[in-house]
Amino acid sequence: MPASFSSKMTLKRKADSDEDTAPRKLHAIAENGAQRPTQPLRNNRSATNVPSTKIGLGPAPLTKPRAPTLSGPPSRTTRATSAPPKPAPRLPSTRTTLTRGPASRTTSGPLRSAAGAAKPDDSRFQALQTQVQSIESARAADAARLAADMEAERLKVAELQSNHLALSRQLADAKTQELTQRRELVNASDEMDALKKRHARELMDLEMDVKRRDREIRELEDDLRVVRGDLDRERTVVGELKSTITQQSTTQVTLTAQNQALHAQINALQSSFDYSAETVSNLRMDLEKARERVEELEQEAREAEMIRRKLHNMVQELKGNIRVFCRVRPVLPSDVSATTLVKSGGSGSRGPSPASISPSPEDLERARVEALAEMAFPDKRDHKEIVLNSSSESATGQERKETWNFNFDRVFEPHSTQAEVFEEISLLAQSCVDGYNVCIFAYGQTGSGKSFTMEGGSSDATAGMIPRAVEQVFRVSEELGSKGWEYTMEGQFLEIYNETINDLLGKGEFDKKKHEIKHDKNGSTHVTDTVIQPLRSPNQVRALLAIAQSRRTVAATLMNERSSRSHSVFTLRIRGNNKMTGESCEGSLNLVDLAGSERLKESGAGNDKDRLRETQSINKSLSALGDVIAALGEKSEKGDKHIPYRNSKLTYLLQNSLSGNSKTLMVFNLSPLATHLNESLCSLRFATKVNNTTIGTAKKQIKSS
Ligand SMILES: Nc1ncnc2c1ncn2[C@@H]1O[C@H](COP(=O)(O)OP(=O)(O)OP(=O)(O)O)[C@@H](O)[C@H]1O
Repeated sequence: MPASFSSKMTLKRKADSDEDTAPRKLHAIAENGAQRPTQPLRNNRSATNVPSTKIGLGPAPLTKPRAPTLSGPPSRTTRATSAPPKPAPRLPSTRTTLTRGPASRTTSGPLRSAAGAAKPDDSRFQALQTQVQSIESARAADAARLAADMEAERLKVAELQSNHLALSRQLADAKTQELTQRRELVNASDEMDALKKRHARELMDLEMDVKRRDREIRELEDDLRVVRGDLDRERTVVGELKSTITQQSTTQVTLTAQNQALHAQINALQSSFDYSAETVSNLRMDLEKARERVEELEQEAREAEMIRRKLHNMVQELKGNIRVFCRVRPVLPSDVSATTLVKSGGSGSRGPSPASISPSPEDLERARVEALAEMAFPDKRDHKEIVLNSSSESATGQERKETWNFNFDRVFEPHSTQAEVFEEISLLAQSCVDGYNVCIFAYGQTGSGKSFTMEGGSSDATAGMIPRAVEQVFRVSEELGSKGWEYTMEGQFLEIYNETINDLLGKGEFDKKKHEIKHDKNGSTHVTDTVIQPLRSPNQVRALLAIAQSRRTVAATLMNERSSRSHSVFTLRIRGNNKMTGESCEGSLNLVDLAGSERLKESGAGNDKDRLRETQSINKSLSALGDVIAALGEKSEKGDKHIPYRNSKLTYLLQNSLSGNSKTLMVFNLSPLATHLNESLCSLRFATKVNNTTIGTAKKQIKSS
């Protein structure tokens, strides 16, 4: 219980006890006092508020006045104390009466009887008189004493009255105090009630608080359990980490030692590196010098090679020979998987069909080697020779080995690139800018690589002779612009299929117009109703090639799934004028992709009439080309000779480019496969014939104004 509350409770109890005790004390006062209070004290509530202590502090309690010690009856004495004393002078009158004699004795019957009797009565009277006198003196004494007592009593009464007044005042004070204290008590009681309520509220709050605390404690205990678990785990981890740290410390010590050793090594290496760096820088300088020297030498070599080629060209021109190149294409994946795998006895021979097997790389490589024809390229310096070997069984069962050697102006092995081939052709091709008629043929059986050589692939690296030659012509013509030459170029792309001319730049899928070939007296050729496209950039030529390619007549044969059964002739005509010199020139570059040269039985035409006609037509035109070349050679040797240009559309179209004053190159494309060996031999024999033909000396077509 709060201290204030207990003190208030004590106060109340004290007030109660005062209330009980105060009237008792007041009664005691009333009993002891001379006068009773006019009103009973018990009814006066203010009297109850008089604190006992205050009562104790008031005037001393009154004592009951002692009765005077009279010889008379006590009741008179007692009455005398309560009534105010009668005036003393009455007593002497009584005494006067006694002293006058017997007359006065009438007042008392006995005395009159005694006086009448004799002297004895006198004596008795005397005695009585004395007695009376003594009594009177005694009475006087008593009266005096009584008066004194009365005075004393009066004083006492006065004292009592003053006491009473004091007590009344005290009582009033006490009542006031009681009232004040009662008010205080009521206030205290209210306060206590408020305190009790507050206490109850606080108690409730405390209980709720305690409950909440209990809940929190439970939660904290749960948390504590979890935390303890975590702590245990952390301790385990810490233990593990400590052991790891110990290990790491050991490792660190080892590493520090190693580090120091490495530092020492680094220092050693650094000095060695510095030395090496110096050496390297010296070597670099030497290398740079060597490079510069190599570049100089290479430049010299290039210039020498250029001079050699120019001289070679001059010799060729003087000799008038038609030039012949031979190019062997590489083995294609389709060559191995489709045809030779079964034949080679690889895993395909054990399986159900070549299409359903997936041969191992070893099988493929073995099949590839076995599929190859025996070809050799012994001339590693000038690359002019190709050797074919063949082993077969004779009728007697003996192994028969045959070898064929061929020499041409240049032989390109299977790995040769388009750039390498064009390097040999570029001078010839660009000579059209100087006013020459140039004719480059690609000859070979189907699938030997003619189209690849002439047109090539879509990338720069695989671009064929036509785009490269055109770029070269544009480049050279631009270079000659500084010398006053201005050129105009135009292109034509024709196809000869079954001895009819098809304009590859014309409209429609297949050209149905009848085209005629006309030769002017000035040496130029014109084909009627064909598109002649002015050319302004090499890119335009590429676009033309793409159009032509899409329009080419392509028919399937057994020899090649995408076989061209027609000759295609791309012609670039170039006319130049030199404003500075007044010269003009006109040349042409014909790039001819011939149809497949295979023989009839190899073509797979069989009973297919269309294919048969195609093949016969191709063979006719190819033999006509051979005849023309042979006749040109004979003309060159013997003089006048008829040249059968009109025997085929191809030779008639190229009449001006095949005549003695033109430059002709035939690229013989060969298949590397053993199965195509006979066709390759046919091509090589024809190539040799062409190579041995002298068709006159090329002449520029330059006019002076
Ligand atoms: N030098 C080469 N390098 C890589 N692939 C080549 C080479 N020569 C030819 N080929 C490829 O061989 C295949 C046949 O070549 P291409 O079509 O040029 O033969 P083709 O003689 O023109 O046949 P066709 O007479 O049917 O036109 C093509 O897939 C071609 O890409």
